[in-house]
Amino acid sequence: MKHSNARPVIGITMGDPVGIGPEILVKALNDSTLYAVCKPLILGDSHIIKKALSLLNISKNINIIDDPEQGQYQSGTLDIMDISTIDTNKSDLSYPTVETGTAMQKYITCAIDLALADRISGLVTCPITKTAMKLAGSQFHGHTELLAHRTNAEEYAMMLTGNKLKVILVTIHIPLSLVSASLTTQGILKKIRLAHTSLKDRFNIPMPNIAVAGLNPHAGEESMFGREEEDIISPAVRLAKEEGLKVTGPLPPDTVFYQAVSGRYDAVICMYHDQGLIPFKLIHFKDGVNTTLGLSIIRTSVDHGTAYDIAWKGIADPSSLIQAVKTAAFQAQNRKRELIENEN
Ligand SMILES: NC(=O)C1=CN([C@@H]2O[C@H](COP(=O)(O)OP(=O)(O)OC[C@H]3O[C@@H](n4cnc5c(N)ncnc54)[C@H](O)[C@@H]3O)[C@@H](O)[C@H]2O)C=CC1
Ligand SMILES: NCC(=O)COP(=O)(O)O
Repeated sequence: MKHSNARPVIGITMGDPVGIGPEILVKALNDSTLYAVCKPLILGDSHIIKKALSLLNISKNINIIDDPEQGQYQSGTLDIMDISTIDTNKSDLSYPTVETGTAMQKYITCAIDLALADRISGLVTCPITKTAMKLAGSQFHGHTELLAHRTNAEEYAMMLTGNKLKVILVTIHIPLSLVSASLTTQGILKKIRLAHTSLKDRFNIPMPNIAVAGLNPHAGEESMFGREEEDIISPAVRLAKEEGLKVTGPLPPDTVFYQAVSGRYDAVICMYHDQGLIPFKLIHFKDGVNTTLGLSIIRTSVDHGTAYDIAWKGIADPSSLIQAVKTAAFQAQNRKRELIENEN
């Protein structure tokens, strides 16, 4: 690690300039407690950040830098790597364009490259839209797929975390109609292993107690309502148990989340996006954090999207971003400790 001070440098990508990213970023960095746990570095566009400051009537010093080493990292100053220069007089920021889509993608690739080069200790992403990614010509749906590709991750997973509930998704951004055909015993087993290792290493849970949700009503009920549990999910759970992991399932999806929230399980493996995200957001909409598992670098994110309906109105809630930055800082400190322990 090139930066010696105890606080880790956390790169925060500004997200879609047309969405609520710039606003929540400015609001989050107005919270001085973030500076106590990390050195926040904005990867974005100082023109847009200035516009957000003006919208919110917040005053900050702007320190534009080319290298993370040049940051001041003090509350009251925003350290920014200017990756795009969007002309805010010409762009009214009311809809995504090729320019804004390309810019938001560059913030992410730049942050990934800095993390891979060990110039920052982790990255936190503000929201982007999948449609703007497409507009900019990206082959990836969102951050997760782009991160996995650029870091050469063989196995990765999306995990949403809050203090009451943690969910890990087996399938992510695919149509519901393709979920069943996408499930495989080996695929589910890999997510269980990834969940186990990440909960242990990144969240300090020595022996995570993992629940696996079924796919069908009543987890198939003796195959009356579908065979995926019997044919695909149960064998994965059995193999994980044989490896010594603490895992239970497939459990009826309508009760497993209640049980997890009540403290019976540390995390729930979910078969598809909304199976996990509906219960998760009911509880953690405000303070939930999205973490990508299986990467060689640390990445967390807000749990919400670009919220175009409220963008540039000054009313977006920065709580999820604040929590995402704290989580990345916590994980970076854990990782640093591990590296030191391994060296000794
Ligand atoms: N981390 C990321 O980059 C994520 C990106 N997305 C993307 O965002 C785009 C929009 O997705 P939607 O499904 O509309 O979800 P959304 O989260 O953007 O909005 C859903 C509703 O929640 C409200 N909302 C969201 N965040 C808020 C905040 N911080 N404060 C106050 N209200 C908030 C919005 O105003 C809207 O009414 C999609 O392209 C989606 O793929 C969605 C989730 C995460
Ligand atoms: N619902 C979460 C989500 O869509 C986040 O996607 P990503 O951009 O973090 O891959």
